[in-house]
Amino acid sequence: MSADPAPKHGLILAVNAGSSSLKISLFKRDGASPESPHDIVDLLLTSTITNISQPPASFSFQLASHAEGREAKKEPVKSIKDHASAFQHFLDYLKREASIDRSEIVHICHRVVHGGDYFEPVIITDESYHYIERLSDLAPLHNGGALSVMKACIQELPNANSIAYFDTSFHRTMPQHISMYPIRQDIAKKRGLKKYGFHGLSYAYILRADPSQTSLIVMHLGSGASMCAIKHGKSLDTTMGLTPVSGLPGATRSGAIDPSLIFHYTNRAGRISHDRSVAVNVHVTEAEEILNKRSGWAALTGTTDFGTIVSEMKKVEARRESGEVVAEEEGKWKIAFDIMLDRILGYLGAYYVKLGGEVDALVFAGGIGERSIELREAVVENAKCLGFALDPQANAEVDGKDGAVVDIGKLKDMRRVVVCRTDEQLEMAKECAMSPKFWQQ
Ligand SMILES: Nc1ncnc2c1ncn2[C@@H]1O[C@H](COP(=O)(O)OP(=O)(O)O)[C@@H](O)[C@H]1O
Ligand SMILES: CC(=O)OP(=O)(O)O
Ligand SMILES: [Mg+2]
Repeated sequence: MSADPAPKHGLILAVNAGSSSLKISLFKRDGASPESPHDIVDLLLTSTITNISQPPASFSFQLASHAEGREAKKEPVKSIKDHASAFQHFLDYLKREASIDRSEIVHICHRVVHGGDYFEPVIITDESYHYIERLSDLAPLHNGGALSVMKACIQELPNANSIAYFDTSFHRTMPQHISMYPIRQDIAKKRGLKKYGFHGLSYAYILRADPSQTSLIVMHLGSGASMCAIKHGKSLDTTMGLTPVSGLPGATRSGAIDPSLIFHYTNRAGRISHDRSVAVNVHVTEAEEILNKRSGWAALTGTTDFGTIVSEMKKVEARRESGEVVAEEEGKWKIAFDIMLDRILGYLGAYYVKLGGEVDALVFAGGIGERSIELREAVVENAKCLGFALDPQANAEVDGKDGAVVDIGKLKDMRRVVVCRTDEQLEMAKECAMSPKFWQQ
C-alpha cells in the first residue's frame, strides 16, 4: 500500500474491532484548523455492530447531521458472523444509503489491540501486517478481527492507506518493575513475556478530554474491562497484562485467577482448541479458550450484557424485600455484580496507594462505566474512605448531559468523579489528522 502523504483535506475512516463489536466512524479532516486537536476533524457518520460473538449481531448506522440526541436505530443482521462480514455489511450499507464518495477516503485507522514492540502508528505493509498477525495469539479475541478488516480495506478501498494504532502504545511508560513478571528473564525477553496493557487509545482519549487533570484512576468497563493508574499524564500501571484476559473479569473473560486453576479445571489445558469461533487463524489452547470465551459474567449468569445483570439483580432484590422467598440460583445476578465490584475496588485501592493519593479524578468510561448508574454508585460509595463521594442526581442524569466529560461527584472538599464518553475512533482520527507525515502541508 502507498504511504504517500494525502492532500490537506480528505476523509478518515476509523475502525475499532473490539472483542464482540465493530465501531466505525467517518471523519473529514478540516485542513483549515490543524492547530487544535479538538476541531481538526468533523464527524460525518458512525456505525456500530454489536453482539458479533453472540448472534444475531445488531447493526446501527447514523449520519452525524441526523444524530441530534437521537439513539441510532438498531437492526439484527443474520449474515454478520465475524468482523469481516460486519465490515462488509457496513460497506454495502454505505454504498446504498449514503451519498459518500468512497474514493475520498484517504486514510483508514485501525485499532489494533496488541502491538507488541510497535509503539508508533504504522502503515500497513506486508511486513507490518505479518508482525501484527504473529501477535494474534496474544490477543485471541482481537488482532485477527482487525486484520480481517484490513484485508477487506485493501480489496475494497485500494486507494486508501491502512494505518494501525495500538492499544498497547499508551502503556510503554510503565516502569520495568511494574511491567515485568517475576519469571526467568532470559525466557521472558526471548518470548516477549511482560505486561503490555490494553485500552490505550481509550486512556489517551480520556486524558486529552480534560487536560487540566493528569493524575487519574480510570476504569474502562466494557465487554473487556480494565483500569489504569495515570501519573502526570503517563500510564503507571494497568490491570490487563501480557494478554487482555488478565485483571478485571469481562463479558466472557475470567480476569486474574490463580494460574494453576486452569490445570485443575481441565486436563486438556495445553491442547489446541478446535473452536474456530475464538478468532481467525489463531492457535489458542483449550486453556485460553476457556479463560477468554467461556468465563466472565456470561459464565456466571448466561448473559454478556451487564445492563441485564443489573436489572435482574434489582428485580430479585425487590422481590426479596417484599418478603418473597427467592431461589438460591437467582442470587447469580448479584454475585456477578459483586465480583465485578470487588475486583474494581481491589485495583482502586492499590492504584490509590501507588499514586501516593495524588488523584485528580476517578473516571468511569466504556459501555458499562458510561451507562451503569448502579455500578458507579456502588464503586464510589465503597471508595468514600479515599475522599470520593457521589452526587446522586448528577450520577442519575449522565445520559441527558452533553459533552465528553460529565462530573458526577460531590465537588465541595471531595475529589472529582467523572464519566468520560470515550471514543477510540475519534482518538485515532485526531492522531492521524495531526500527523504531518500523513498529509501534504
Ligand atoms: N445500561 C447499561 N448498564 C450496564 N451495562 C451496560 C448498559 N448498556 C450497555 N452495557 C454494557 O456495555 C457493554 C458494551 O460496552 P463497550 O465498551 O461498548 O464494549 P466493547 O468492549 O465491545 O467495546 C455491553 O456488553 C453491556 O454489557
Ligand atoms: C482490549 C479489550 O479488551 O478490548 P475490548 O474491550 O474492545 O474488547
Ligand atoms: Mg471496546
